[in-house]
Amino acid sequence: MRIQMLGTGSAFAKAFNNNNALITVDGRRLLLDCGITAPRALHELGYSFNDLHAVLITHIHADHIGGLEEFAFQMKFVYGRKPILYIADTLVAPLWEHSLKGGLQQDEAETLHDFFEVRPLPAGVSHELLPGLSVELVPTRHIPNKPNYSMLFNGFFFYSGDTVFDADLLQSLVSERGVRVIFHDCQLHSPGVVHASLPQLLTLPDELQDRIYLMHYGDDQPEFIGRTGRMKFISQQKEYEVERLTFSE
Ligand SMILES: O=c1ccn([C@@H]2O[C@@H]3COP(=O)(O)O[C@H]3[C@H]2O)c(=O)[nH]1
Ligand SMILES: [Zn+2]
Ligand SMILES: [Zn+2]
Repeated sequence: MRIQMLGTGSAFAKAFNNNNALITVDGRRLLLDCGITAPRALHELGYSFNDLHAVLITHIHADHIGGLEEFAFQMKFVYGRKPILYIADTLVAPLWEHSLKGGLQQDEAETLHDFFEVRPLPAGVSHELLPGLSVELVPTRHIPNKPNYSMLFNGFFFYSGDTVFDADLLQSLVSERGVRVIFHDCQLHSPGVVHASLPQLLTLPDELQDRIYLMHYGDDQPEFIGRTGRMKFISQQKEYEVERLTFSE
């Protein structure tokens, strides 16, 4: 499994694109979140929306779904096919009613299903997204009363979908679920109200920090290079072989 971040920036970052990723398995590409900057970021890497097998969504903040209107319109009017949208079952209605309907709907009968092959995913069970890639949605805390999901891929790779610091969850993922690689959102400055902050992540034991790669950071990230304990920053646009990340580099 290879992962290439389209961006590693926080919602307000300007030096980095939104924290969205391309996961590639056997030549098939899954887009993981599609924020405001995703259409341009894909283009800069030489991809079009038509090169994607599916998109998977963590939650409905704009840095994670703000590019879906263009994705839907391009697939309908430029490429003439419906893309697969994997999304938590609890987010299907909010995504349409609260985010996409205003731009996409052109007659009253149109719904999300007219633009996407919607695959609602219950949390807590494994789903095959493409051959060789499975996911379990893990509900994580981000904004009170707004559903949000982190992703456990192939049983060993945990990708946070914007979450507050939760040391107990990270510990149980490693000791009970056998997680070997963790990509975690990281707010560089305290307090981490809706994200994990770097000072909080630095309290984790070495055996956890060794597995953690930091993403979703602010524009002052260069000032923090060398100040992340045993954790490492993930770079945007660089492609990583996930199985080879643990305890290497
Ligand atoms: O209660 C709140 C809600 C939101 N925010 C900011 O808005 C951003 C929305 O995208 P994000 O989830 O990547 O990051 C969030 C924060 O930067 C906040 O500081 N406190
Ligand atoms: Zn975000
Ligand atoms: Zn968010």
